[in-house]
Amino acid sequence: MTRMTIRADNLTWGVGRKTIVRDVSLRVEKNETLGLIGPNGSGKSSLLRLLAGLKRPRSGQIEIEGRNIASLSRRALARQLAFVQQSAASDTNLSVRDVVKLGRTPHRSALSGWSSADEAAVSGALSRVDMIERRTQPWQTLSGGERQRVHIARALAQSPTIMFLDEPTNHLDIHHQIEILRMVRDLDLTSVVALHDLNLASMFCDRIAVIAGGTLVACDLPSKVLTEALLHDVFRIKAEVSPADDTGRPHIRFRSE
Ligand SMILES: Nc1ncnc2c1ncn2[C@@H]1O[C@H](COP(=O)(O)OP(=O)(O)OP(=O)(O)O)[C@@H](O)[C@H]1O
Repeated sequence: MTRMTIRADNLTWGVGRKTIVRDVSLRVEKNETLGLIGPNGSGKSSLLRLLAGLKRPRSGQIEIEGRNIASLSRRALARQLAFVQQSAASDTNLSVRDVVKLGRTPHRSALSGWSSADEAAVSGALSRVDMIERRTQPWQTLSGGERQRVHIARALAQSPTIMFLDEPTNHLDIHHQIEILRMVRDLDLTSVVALHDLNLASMFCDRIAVIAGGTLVACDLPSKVLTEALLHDVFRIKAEVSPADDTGRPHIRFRSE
């Protein structure tokens, strides 16, 4: 039996009279990497925030490993879930290492000192994003891509079982885009990752969920989802899709006319 880590049923959320996420149900399996794609403003960030318990749905419910998240405390949630926000701005005097240390907060009590497990989590996370040599550098002096990698390290230091990432490849050069997505795929945890780059989604996600106008319009293997018809209907583009030589996953070639 495959284990469902995330089970969302009939999620609806909105602001005022506007419905932003409409009746979305989805399942994410243990250790799966689920991509979330859709046009600007389609509701990807809103859905991620609902799934991570950062917003409450108007209706519908979310279970994480069989427990309704509405019944869990923030701290209990933070021990299981990490969220990498879209270009989160942190204006601090902290060093890189101090920012990543914040990821350990949910695991520490007021009485416990800094343990070797905390230290190992922080060093391991910094190494994974290739920032260990920058650990003493002040946060404000980092480039956009370096900040993004440190945010990811902070999430990793949290030792979550589920990670939500909102466009984690923003600001990254192509080498680091690929490195980060390869890492997310290979980590022993469940992840849901909003992406704009459809070819990267195809390369690195086990399945892809497509959201348009707040509604889930597809959720399946990349080869099932990334069709010329769907790209036309959802993204309003003309593209040719063919299996990549090396992996057989869909490769999208955009047309300029
Ligand atoms: N608190 C809010 N109040 C009013 N409108 C909101 C609020 N939060 C989100 N929206 C609107 O809901 C829609 C979906 O936003 P969301 O950020 O979830 O989209 P997205 O798919 O992540 O977009 P993008 O690809 O541009 O990042 C947008 O039109 C946005 O303006």
